[in-house]
Amino acid sequence: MNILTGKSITKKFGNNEKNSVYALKSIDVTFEKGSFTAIMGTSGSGKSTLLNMISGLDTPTKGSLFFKDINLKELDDDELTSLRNKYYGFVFQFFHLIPVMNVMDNITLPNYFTQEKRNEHSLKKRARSILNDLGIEQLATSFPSELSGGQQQRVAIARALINQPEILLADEPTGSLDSNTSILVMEQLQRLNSEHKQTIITVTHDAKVAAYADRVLMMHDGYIVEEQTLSKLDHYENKVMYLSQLLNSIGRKNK
Ligand SMILES: Nc1ncnc2c1ncn2[C@@H]1O[C@H](COP(=O)(O)OP(=O)(O)OP(=O)(O)O)[C@@H](O)[C@H]1O
Repeated sequence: MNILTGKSITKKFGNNEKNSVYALKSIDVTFEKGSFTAIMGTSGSGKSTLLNMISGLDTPTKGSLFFKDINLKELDDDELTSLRNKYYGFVFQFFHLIPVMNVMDNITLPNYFTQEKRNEHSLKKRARSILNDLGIEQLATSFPSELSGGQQQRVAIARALINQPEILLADEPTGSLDSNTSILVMEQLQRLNSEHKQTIITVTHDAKVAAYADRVLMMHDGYIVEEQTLSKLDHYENKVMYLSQLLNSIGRKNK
């Protein structure tokens, strides 16, 4: 079942013909429920723009996006906000935790913005269970400044999961982490996908990160130029090598 469908999505920035940029050029794309997709590509290829369209943070100039059978174009701003709060969880490169709140309060905060609020007891129980899943249950009363980058990102993932989102969107989730910590974070995302069937879409320029996904969309100049299923390659190292070569060849071909 497709959880997201994009039909002929075009995004043009700028109004006059001289200065306008087509960040997305009539893209057709689908995401299946329970899938783990990485969007890769050269710099400026349209990865973040595509993510913004998917999440309804920005609207396409042409084309339509469907969350299940809901056409995002038909929603007003309030309806879009409540759809995002209910069905989407977001993880960013910089964790955006609130420094004056401890981990438990950071994680439970998004619940106060949804229509389906949990009571205090059930909310904390869910938060503890997510922290446990992510291996950071001992950090519940710590403050962000007391945590390493990898721990902060795991807290940010926990926060993104508190409302049981149907889709977890991650924009360069390991962009500010060292390579060992990146691996730890990606392993957690992979586990969420395999054990909890969490649908995940991540943007990355890093083959080592994308290799954790089971499908990769390669973008260049506003197009999806390749789509690859990775599960047929068995070893992680083979996936990394394959994706690095693919990214390089796209960069070279289009110079
Ligand atoms: N708000 C904006 N106004 C004008 N142009 C924009 C805007 N946002 C993106 N662009 C342009 O659209 C194109 C795609 O940008 P986008 O940020 O989606 O690429 P990206 O693949 O995420 O790049 P990077 O990997 O460097 O973050 C680029 O040419 C960019 O300059």
